[in-house]
Amino acid sequence: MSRTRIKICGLTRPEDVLAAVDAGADAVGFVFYPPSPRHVAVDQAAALAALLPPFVTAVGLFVNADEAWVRGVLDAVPLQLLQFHGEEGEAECARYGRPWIKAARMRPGIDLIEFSASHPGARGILVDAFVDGYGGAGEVFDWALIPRGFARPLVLSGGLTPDNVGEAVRRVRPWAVDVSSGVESAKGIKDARLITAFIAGVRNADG
Ligand SMILES: O=C(O)c1ccccc1NCC(=O)[C@H](O)[C@H](O)COP(=O)(O)O
Repeated sequence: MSRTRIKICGLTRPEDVLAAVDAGADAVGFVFYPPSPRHVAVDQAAALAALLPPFVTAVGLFVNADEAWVRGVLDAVPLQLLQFHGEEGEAECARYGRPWIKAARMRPGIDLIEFSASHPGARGILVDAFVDGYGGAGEVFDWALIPRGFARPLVLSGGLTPDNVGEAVRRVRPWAVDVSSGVESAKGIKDARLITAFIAGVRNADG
């Protein structure tokens, strides 16, 4: 079994980017969604992305964003992967010509197979709790909503913490995990010790 990939999302400070990289994160996420407390300005994100060494992926998170605005972000920030976290359809996700993942907002009644089929071009499906404000709320959803043997790369998120990520990895066996609130001391402020503990929890579960 391959190792579970790890993304640390909602970074706003250079020291947090460096802490995520030092701890062994595979990807870091920048939130381009002005209502979020983790929103980063374009020049701020460009400076943060410039700190990344090779083979650590810079992910840009968008929520129902205006096309011209996204294009402006892409002109200024070297993002290797886009994460669409709103109600974006397939064509909206595909129009930038960059690899992307699509977030499914999980709540009772969702059919993840059907959702996945409606986003055939996504490199993977991220599952997060259905919450007001779209995400980053630190809420866990019922992992039983994920069909067994889900056939595409699955990014598990929503309320993961250093304490529960091991159980999450053992039960769901996702391609990757994604965390924001669970490694924070305050919204948008990461805690290096929590990042290290989170990654250790994943690696222990990987076996
Ligand atoms: O982080 C935000 O503020 C945010 C705003 C709007 C949409 C999504 C947002 N975050 C999503 C994520 O950072 C990830 O999916 C994350 O792993 C889930 O967040 P959390 O439950 O806080 O770990």
